[in-house]
Amino acid sequence: MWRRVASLSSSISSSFLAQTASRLNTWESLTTGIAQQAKGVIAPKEKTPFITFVLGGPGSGKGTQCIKIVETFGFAHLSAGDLLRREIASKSADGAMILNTIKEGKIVPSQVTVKLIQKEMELSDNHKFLIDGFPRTEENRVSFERIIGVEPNVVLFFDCPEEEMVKRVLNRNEGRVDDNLETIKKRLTVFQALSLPVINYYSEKGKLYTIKAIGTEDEIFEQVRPIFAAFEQTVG
Ligand SMILES: Nc1ncnc2c1ncn2[C@@H]1O[C@H](COP(=O)(O)OP(=O)(O)O)[C@@H](O)[C@H]1O
Ligand SMILES: O=c1ccn([C@@H]2O[C@H](COP(=O)(O)OP(=O)(O)O)[C@@H](O)[C@H]2O)c(=O)[nH]1
Ligand SMILES: [Mg+2]
Repeated sequence: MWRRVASLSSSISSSFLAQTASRLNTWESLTTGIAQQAKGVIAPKEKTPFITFVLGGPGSGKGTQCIKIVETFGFAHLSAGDLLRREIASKSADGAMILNTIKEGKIVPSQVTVKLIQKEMELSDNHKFLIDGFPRTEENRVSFERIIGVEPNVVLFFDCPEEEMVKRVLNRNEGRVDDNLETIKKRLTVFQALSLPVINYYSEKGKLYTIKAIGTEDEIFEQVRPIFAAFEQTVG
């Protein structure tokens, strides 16, 4: 498991522990209890996490391309929307609030979404994560950085004309409560107002890879492939 903590022998040298502590910096906030355990009993995960945020409007093809990235490059796929829908299905305490928010095309409070993502990351054996459909607002982004304590290595932006996104969503046929014209219009407004600033932020940071999200799924994946191929050697 990604953050499993194990006991280390007390004979381990202090310089090794110092190195270990330094490597753990990025992990620290992921593990609520980790600070307390830093007194000397932490085994680090072997690999540094590699985080990709997958952004784009509703119907831009994020989920579709994530499946291909998983198949080709072995990432763990965490869809924020799927995690929220799972909460609704499990009838958790937040379920009704999440359902209403999704129906309205609004954004679920960051704390709720980040907690779900955090749990999935902690449970995963993988160190390469595709976080699909998150962050959708600047507040989401700041909240992730604060709670998880890491920044993404790569941000993909599936850039798709609105007309095409609407067509795809209306044909999606997954029985989603938000795949109707009324909600889509709201979601597109939210995307423009709240999500584009996140995309601009990562563009300014030099982390953004923009994909022209029209064409066949395979054609689009041929724009995605070289991005991950370039990182493959370093990421493992
Ligand atoms: N390149 C494409 N051309 C046409 N339809 C597509 C393409 N990529 C995905 N779709 C379809 O469009 C719908 C939305 O795709 P999806 O991957 O769910 O997008 P998102 O996760 O960004 O909302 C799905 O029904 C999917 O099968
Ligand atoms: O971080 C997130 C991700 C999703 N959502 C909600 O879940 C809906 C569906 O998100 P999903 O990513 O599944 O939609 P997609 O863009 O893939 O169509 C969004 O419109 C929001 O209401 C949210 O509030 N926060
Ligand atoms: Mg999706």
